[in-house]
Amino acid sequence: MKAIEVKNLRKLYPKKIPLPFRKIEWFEALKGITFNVKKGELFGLLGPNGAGKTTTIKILTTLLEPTSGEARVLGFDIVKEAREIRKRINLVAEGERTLYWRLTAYENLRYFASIYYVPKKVAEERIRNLLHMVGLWDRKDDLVMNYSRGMKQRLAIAKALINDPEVLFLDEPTLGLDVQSAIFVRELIKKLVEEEKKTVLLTTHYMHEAEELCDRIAIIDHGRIIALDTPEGLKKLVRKDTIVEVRVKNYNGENPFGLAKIKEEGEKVVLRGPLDEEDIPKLVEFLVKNNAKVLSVEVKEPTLEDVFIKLTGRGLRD
Ligand SMILES: Nc1ncnc2c1ncn2[C@@H]1O[C@H](COP(=O)(O)OP(=O)(O)OP(=O)(O)O)[C@@H](O)[C@H]1O
Repeated sequence: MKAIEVKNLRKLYPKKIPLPFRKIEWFEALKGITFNVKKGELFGLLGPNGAGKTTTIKILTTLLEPTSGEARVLGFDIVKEAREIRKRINLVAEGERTLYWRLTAYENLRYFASIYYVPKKVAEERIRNLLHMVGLWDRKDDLVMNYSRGMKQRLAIAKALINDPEVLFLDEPTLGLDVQSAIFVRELIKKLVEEEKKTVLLTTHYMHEAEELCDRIAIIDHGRIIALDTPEGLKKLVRKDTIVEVRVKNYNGENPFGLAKIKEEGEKVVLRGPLDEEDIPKLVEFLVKNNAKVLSVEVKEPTLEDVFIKLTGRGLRD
């Protein structure tokens, strides 16, 4: 049995049209996605803002019903057997907001343990282990309101493990964290899969995070899965390409070579993507003709972002 099975999942959201028109239009956030996650796998959904990652997680965690299609988590149907699923999974989404800031870390975990009917003795030991695992044992009696953002996120992960879930869903687990905290959280996620044998489905728009953590990655864009493979398998799609990164000033937004704008630093723009070697001088000539100032041209190692650029013509942060 697979941990997660998703077949042709679609989700339409109503779009409000302002009065006086009084009609509803529909926005198709998921356009029929299909994928499976094996038990013990660390599976990533990688895509830009608005791609449909959170919608997918909400459906799989039974918070939202799909418009059509099917999905099973641990063999249970997400619509008909939602209660069975809820006992066996947990979710970290916008982690820190789901904690009680006026309680201590310990009190938070005790409270959430009681919600899941974890027997008192089991809960005590589990809370101790979890607080050690997320590195907060020494701060367990501090109010959460005095925690840093990274500490709150670590506690949110501990909270999500309080019912000892078989499958853990993590929606953008390192979003907004400082570098040190993000490293800690990523190490923690690896440990959950390698040592605690959890199945993890995470979403991220950080390609390096997906690459570092995930056994397999589904790249999602505009509600569709456009590629699904191991990080190495995905990178094979661009292995034979020359990846060029160009820093340019006064860019007018045009290049006929399909490079994506991946960064903007004031007046300076970084363009990146696969390009034939003989097209490099042609690109520079085109940019200069269009009054841009080319600051540097470099050939780079291919990354997952290049796969995304190759498939969509856009960068992940567009
Ligand atoms: N409740 C809603 N009503 C209407 N449209 C919605 C609703 N929730 C999401 N959407 C739209 O559906 C699309 C997918 O949103 P979703 O939150 O799943 O994307 P995402 O990949 O998680 O992106 P982000 O990282 O920005 O959250 C977006 O265009 C979003 O505006």
